[in-house]
This record gives sequence, structure tokens and C-alpha cells, in this order.
Amino acid sequence: MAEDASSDFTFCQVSPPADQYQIESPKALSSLQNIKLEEPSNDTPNELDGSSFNNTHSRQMDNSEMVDLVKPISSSSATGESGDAVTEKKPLQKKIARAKVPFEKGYSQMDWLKLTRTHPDLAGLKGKSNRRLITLEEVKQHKSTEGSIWTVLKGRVYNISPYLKFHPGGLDMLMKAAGKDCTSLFNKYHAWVNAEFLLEKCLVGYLDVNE
Ligand code: HEM
Repeated sequence: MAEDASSDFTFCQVSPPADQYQIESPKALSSLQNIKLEEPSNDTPNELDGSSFNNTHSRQMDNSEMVDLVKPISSSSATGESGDAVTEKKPLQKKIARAKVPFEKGYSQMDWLKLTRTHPDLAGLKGKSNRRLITLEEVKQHKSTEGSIWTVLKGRVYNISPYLKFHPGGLDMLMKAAGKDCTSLFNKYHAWVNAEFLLEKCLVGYLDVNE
């Protein structure tokens, strides 16, 4: 009876197999090997669907930032009797080397978004308007951790002090932006990042280009 069933293509097993967690079919195994994960599993900070992160995981990296990390899949272990796709050689998979700094507990991008929604004055405006024109001279005066740290990005002036510990590229990298126009540095590392959204609550004004 069971033998008949196994040779019958229309046979449909209704009870789970003896060991349902083991993959026995070489075809199933090969299709599993074709599954690609987009990001390393420990990369939790940016698992947001917010608009600021829409593009953060799909960028192109230049060759200098790419390293070989994944070994070619062994064809002997994956060869199935009928699996012609399995036997063809796969190109080496490349993985992007990230310069992201592991975030301290409580300083993920999700934590930052929560803070931006709850903090009453992240920019440190103390009631002043964030629409005023600010000269580069004034920005230069805000570069020490003792006071507030300002930077210019795409014509906008931000107080980045509260974001320093949340910056995925690390505090030291963001400090390079202190007291100056960081637009070119920003674009060099991650032009795709939506800083307008991320730093919306840190806006102190607009750069006065006619100074
Ligand atoms: C001023 C506003 C800035 C904001 C809002 C910002 C935000 C971010 C965000 C969201 C990421 C994660 C990107 C990703 O996951 O792909 C990141 C990574 C990074 N940032 Fe920034 N950043 C700023 C400025 C800068 C500056 C001025 C520098 C360099 C001096 C810098 C260097 C980096 C580096 C090296 C990384 C890691 C890149 C990687 O994952 O490969 N950032 N930044």
C-alpha cells in the first residue's frame, strides 16, 4: 500500500513525516541554498520601515569596500540526482564590509526615532525660531562637546549633539562634522540617508549664504 503510494505522483501525504524538521529532498535543499539574506542577522538597528531608511540597505558599494567572505557552495554536498541547476558552478558571493559601529544599548535608530517624538526641544532652541538665517561664523562657534554641536547639511543648520551617540557610523565620525558644513562628507559616506527626516527635530536654522 505504502509502496504504491510513493510511486504515485498524485499521492498526497496528509500526516507530517516522522522527522518534519529534517529536509530530505535534494531539490528543497538546493532551493534553500539559493535564498539570500539581505543583511547580516545582527544588523538590527535599522529594521525600520520609516521613510528615512528606505534606501539604506540597497545601495551600491565601490569595489574597495567589498570583501570576499562567503565560500563557494560545495557542489558535492548539494548535488541532486535530477538537479541540473545544482551542479552548475556558482559565482563567489560578495558581502559588503560595513563600517557601522555597534550601537550602545538604548542608542539604536529606533531609540532615536522614539526620542525625536518625545523630546520637547532636541535642537536646544529654547523658544527661538528654527527659521532664522545663521552664518557659518556662528556655526563654527558650536563645535565643542561642552556646548551644543552644530553642523551644516544641505543648507540647513542642525544641532547634532543629541544624535552623536545614535549615529550608526560612530560618534567620532560625526564629530568631523562639528562646526562646519558636512555636506560633502555626508554624501561621500551615505548620500542615500534621509537626514532631513532623521534630524528634523534638531534643526536650528538655515545657512546664510549671503553673509
Ligand atoms: C550629519 C548628519 C548625519 C546623519 C543623519 C548620519 C546618519 C547615518 C546613518 C543613518 C547611517 C547608517 C547608514 C546605513 O545603515 O546604511 C550612518 C552611517 C555612517 N555614517 Fe553617518 N550621518 C551623518 C553624518 C556623517 C558624517 C559627517 C560622516 C563622516 C564624517 C558620517 C559617517 C558615517 C559612516 C562611516 C557610517 C557607516 C557607513 C556604513 O555603514 O558603511 N556620517 N550615518
